Amino acid sequence: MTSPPTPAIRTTGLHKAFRRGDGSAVVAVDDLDLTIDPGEIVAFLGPNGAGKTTTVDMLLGLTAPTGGTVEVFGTTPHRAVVDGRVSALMQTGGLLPDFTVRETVRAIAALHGRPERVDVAIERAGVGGIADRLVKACSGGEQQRLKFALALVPDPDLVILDEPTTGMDVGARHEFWETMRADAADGRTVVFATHYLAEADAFADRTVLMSRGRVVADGATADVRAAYGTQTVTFRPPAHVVGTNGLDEAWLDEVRRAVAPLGILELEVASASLEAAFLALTATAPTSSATEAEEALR
Ligand SMILES: Nc1ncnc2c1ncn2[C@@H]1O[C@H](COP(=O)(O)OP(=O)(O)OP(=O)(O)O)[C@@H](O)[C@H]1O
Repeated sequence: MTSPPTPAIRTTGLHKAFRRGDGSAVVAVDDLDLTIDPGEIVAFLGPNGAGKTTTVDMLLGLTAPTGGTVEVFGTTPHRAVVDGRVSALMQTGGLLPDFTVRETVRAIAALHGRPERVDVAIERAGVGGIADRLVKACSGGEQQRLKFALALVPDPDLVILDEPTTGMDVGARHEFWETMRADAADGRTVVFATHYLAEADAFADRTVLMSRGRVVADGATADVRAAYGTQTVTFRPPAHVVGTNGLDEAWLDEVRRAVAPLGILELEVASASLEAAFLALTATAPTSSATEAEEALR
């Protein structure tokens, strides 16, 4: 019998409390139990302050938990980063403006001792066409793709992206995800934090919906959407019942009473939106008490 693969990520009872500037305490991540298997593409979705960035920081060893455990490929986050098994594209972290794109990738590859990865990282991240451009001349979307190239330099098994498309326009966002999709097709595990429901819907197999530090839904993205949203049926009525003041009321009454179709054209049954799930779940999530936060920080 073969043993199950080591999870890419495993957290148990993961907890993080902070003390704010005014001395009060806040629980940013509350009792997070999460297992992510190799090859999964997982979105951390949630409103501002949900705890997404804090979770990502703990997965990368940038922040120490105040409780619980976190393992990346069966070891500590720090070890996994040092071994080049995990890398990240973070919200913060500057690029050197006077380097070209290629020089930037070369410099990071040299730090990793992986000069042979320069060309493949440039190609994978789709920055080959701008390789000789100065970083300061790159658009926000291009700079994000460059950061993605840097994340690919160690050929990690897991890539963590914290709100990677913030500040990109729709076109750049689309292009970025196309690049990501092509890369993930080879089996890399991808975990990303986002505010954009559409990104989770389009790209993630699994969505972990967070609110106020807790997981409020975790499942196949389509299931999260279907379980918590409502279904909507839309139709286009026949032209003779549409007047300048809208639909003919008598006809609408007839529609309400009728079960059988009444000449309705282009009946469309739309899937429940992830947005409906998001709003339903984040509106009712429990709040962590200030006392709990104080206790964690003692
Ligand atoms: N260094 C810190 N000191 C104090 N409080 C913090 C710190 N970092 C995060 N917090 C608080 O922890 C909570 C979770 O923040 P976090 O940044 O993890 O959320 P997020 O889901 O990533 O939000 P956003 O989408 O706005 O980036 C928030 O209430 C935030 O104010």
